[in-house]
Amino acid sequence: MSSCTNLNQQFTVQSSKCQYKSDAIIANFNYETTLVEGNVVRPVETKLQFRTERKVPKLGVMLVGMGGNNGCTCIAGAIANKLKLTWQTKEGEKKANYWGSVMLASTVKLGNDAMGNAVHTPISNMLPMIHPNDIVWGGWDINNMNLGDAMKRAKVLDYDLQQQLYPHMKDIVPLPSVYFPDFIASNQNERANNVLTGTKQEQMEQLRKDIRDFKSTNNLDKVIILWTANTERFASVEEGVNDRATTVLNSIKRDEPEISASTVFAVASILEGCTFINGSPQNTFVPGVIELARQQRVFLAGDDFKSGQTKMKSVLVDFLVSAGIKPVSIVSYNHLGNNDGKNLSAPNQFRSKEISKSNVVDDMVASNNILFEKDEHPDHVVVIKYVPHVADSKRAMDEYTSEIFMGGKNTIVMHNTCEDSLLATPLIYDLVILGELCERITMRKEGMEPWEAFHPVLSLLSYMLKAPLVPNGAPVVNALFAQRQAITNILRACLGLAPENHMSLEHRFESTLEELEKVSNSEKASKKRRVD
Ligand SMILES: NC(=O)c1ccc[n+]([C@@H]2O[C@H](COP(=O)([O-])OP(=O)(O)OC[C@H]3O[C@@H](n4cnc5c(N)ncnc54)[C@H](O)[C@@H]3O)[C@@H](O)[C@H]2O)c1
Ligand SMILES: O=P([O-])([O-])O[C@@H]1[C@@H](O)[C@H](O)[C@@H](O)[C@H](O)[C@@H]1O
Repeated sequence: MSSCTNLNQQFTVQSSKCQYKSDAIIANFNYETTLVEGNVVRPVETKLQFRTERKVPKLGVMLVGMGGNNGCTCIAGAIANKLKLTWQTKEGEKKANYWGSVMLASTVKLGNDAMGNAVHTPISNMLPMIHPNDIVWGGWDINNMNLGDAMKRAKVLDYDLQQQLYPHMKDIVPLPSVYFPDFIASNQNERANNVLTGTKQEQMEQLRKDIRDFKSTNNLDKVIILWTANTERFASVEEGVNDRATTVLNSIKRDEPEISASTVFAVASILEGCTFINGSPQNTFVPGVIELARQQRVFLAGDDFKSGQTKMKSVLVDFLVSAGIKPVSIVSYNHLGNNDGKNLSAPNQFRSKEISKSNVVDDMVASNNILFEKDEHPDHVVVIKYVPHVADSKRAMDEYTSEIFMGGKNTIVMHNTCEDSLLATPLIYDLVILGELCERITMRKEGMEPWEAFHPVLSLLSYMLKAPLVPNGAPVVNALFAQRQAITNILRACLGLAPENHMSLEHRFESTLEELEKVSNSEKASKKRRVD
């Protein structure tokens, strides 16, 4: 009976397909796809090469909304892990960890040992990656509260841990930020005591200077900017305003009201050559911003952290539809009491969130025309209520009703206490870890064209996001394990390893199992000889 083992130490791939040079890992990879034309199906094989720079940079991450629940919890978590803090709770001692981060706390099946036992390794062990403990954190907030007090205000972390962290956080103060009241709920106005003034152009130039200063002061190799500030209303996309790179830049110059704070941050980030990640649902990436990023070859990723209720939805609907069960009604309700919930209590800001939470089932439904007619969808309702008492401990209640065999009905009801910031913060680490790694990966057809970076719209980060931004013409994939498999198989390809296909043929035939048994027996015999 085969079992599973873990490989935690560094490994090397011994293969002609994988070369470890001093500066980079070069891998040859046969990319095998299947082309379907009408009722003719043809396998297609493309010989590719991947190049991964081995040097892990000194990285700075600047959070927009640093003083918020996610922002301060993110920085608190990195400090607590770096200091290996432990703290007392009523359930006993706890110690800092990065659980909930797929890049830091999950494993990938590397292969089988000679006896057919699966061998797993931490995803972080696959390729050289940054570690949050080594990241230099900074950022902006429209509220000037220091991060020690912001941590207390957030009411996310245990008291004893807060006490230990406070001395390390109280001197971290957010930079003044861009604030356009029209884009977030008016109930946020009372927080806005740390705002830039001047024209949009002047404010954007200040942000660019902030980024340059942060990079030089901390002697950084690179900086990534991540928006974890309040959800904005959608900006209307208008010709001549934000439809092209030139129009966005001109609109900022002329103080165009329809240019949001998040778009100003994205443009500043792009012009400074920094990857920009949007953890909120608004359409920061208007067409002009995407065009500018493509011109500047800078990565964008978004939108909206996929942390709790929606993450579960992207698993459950995938299970139902792929099991041939037809979800016909999905009702997602949640209430929360943090400042995010307060901002989302305003209709325009809720609408941004409703959009990002509602589209998550589209790809799975469209994949199965046995269950769904063209353009047929389940009823899908999203409700969010602001209840201050529960604070950051969001309570999600979902009901999934499906049609099953012979006219039957199945109803799944779920209560999910999604501790908002404790589930979202690990995604911030994942987004910057994977985003930075992608900056060091290039690809080309074997031995041919120059090395090519990923498309500036970095869709590989979709696993962490509710409403994945994808390049024009690319399909949106929301199914969670398909998104995860894309990450792990691209990491494998960068080592010249075939995708994990779960076929396990070595365990499915008499002959292959006999082979494994022979190896296992000889292993046992040689072990016995060693012991004797
Ligand atoms: N589970 C989650 O927490 C989760 C999941 C998905 C998405 N999100 C999104 O992440 C974002 C942050 O969530 P949160 O719980 O930390 O919210 P929060 O309200 O606690 O924090 C947001 C912070 O942004 C600041 N801010 C607002 N406008 C700003 C601006 N223009 N510049 C700089 N700072 C600004 C606010 O002062 C506040 O400190 C929200 O948009 C939320 O919808 C959160
Ligand atoms: O991630 P998820 O739990 O599906 O969706 C959540 C919303 O329903 C909730 O109101 C708020 O906590 C977060 O912004 C998050 O976006």
